[in-house]
Amino acid sequence: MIIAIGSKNKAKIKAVENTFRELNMEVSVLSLESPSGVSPQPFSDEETMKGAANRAEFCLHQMEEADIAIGLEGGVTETPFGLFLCNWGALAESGKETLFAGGARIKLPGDIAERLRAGEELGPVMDAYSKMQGIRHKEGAIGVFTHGLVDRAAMFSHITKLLIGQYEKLKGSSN
Ligand SMILES: O=P(O)(O)OP(=O)(O)OP(=O)(O)OC[C@H]1O[C@@H](n2cnc3c(O)ncnc32)[C@H](O)[C@@H]1O
Ligand SMILES: [Mg+2]
Repeated sequence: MIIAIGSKNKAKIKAVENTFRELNMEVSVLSLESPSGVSPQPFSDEETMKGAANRAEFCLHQMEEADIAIGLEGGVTETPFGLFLCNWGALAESGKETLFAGGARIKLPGDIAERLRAGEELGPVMDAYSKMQGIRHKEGAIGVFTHGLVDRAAMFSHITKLLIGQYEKLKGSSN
């Protein structure tokens, strides 16, 4: 099976590769930078979901050899309890309805939330906060704020499992 992923982000690619390895599924993983079609910093679940679906669908259309395509998108969402990280995944297959899965969410500290509300992007804000470069390709904000217990790859890996599980379930019931 050939799986395409709509991003060149290392944490996302690693998450998908690790998941298939863990599930003992023999697949080839290809990656293609795919536009999310939403703002660089999505600010709601809806916008983040749309970004994930757009990436998956774009990637599927571009990569003819792919059986399925996965789009993973990071965003933030306002709640009555503050601004939370939110992450979504979408799985596209030709002729089928796109599948969705959401990831773990945690509250961002107030000073980080304020900078995002003022229009900054989480990636650079996190680099400045952690005094590291390219944190979005590594542990990500979720890794920083969970003391490394759940990093960005682990979080996207869980989303990937939720997607593949739904895909396998539907495949099984159509046989
Ligand atoms: O190359 P792509 O796939 O676009 O990967 P990305 O890291 O930019 O990830 P997203 O577009 O999905 O994320 C949207 C924005 O949120 C930022 N972001 C999301 N989650 C993050 C995290 O865990 N740590 C740091 N930045 C994050 C990211 O830098 C973007 O500005
Ligand atoms: Mg991006």
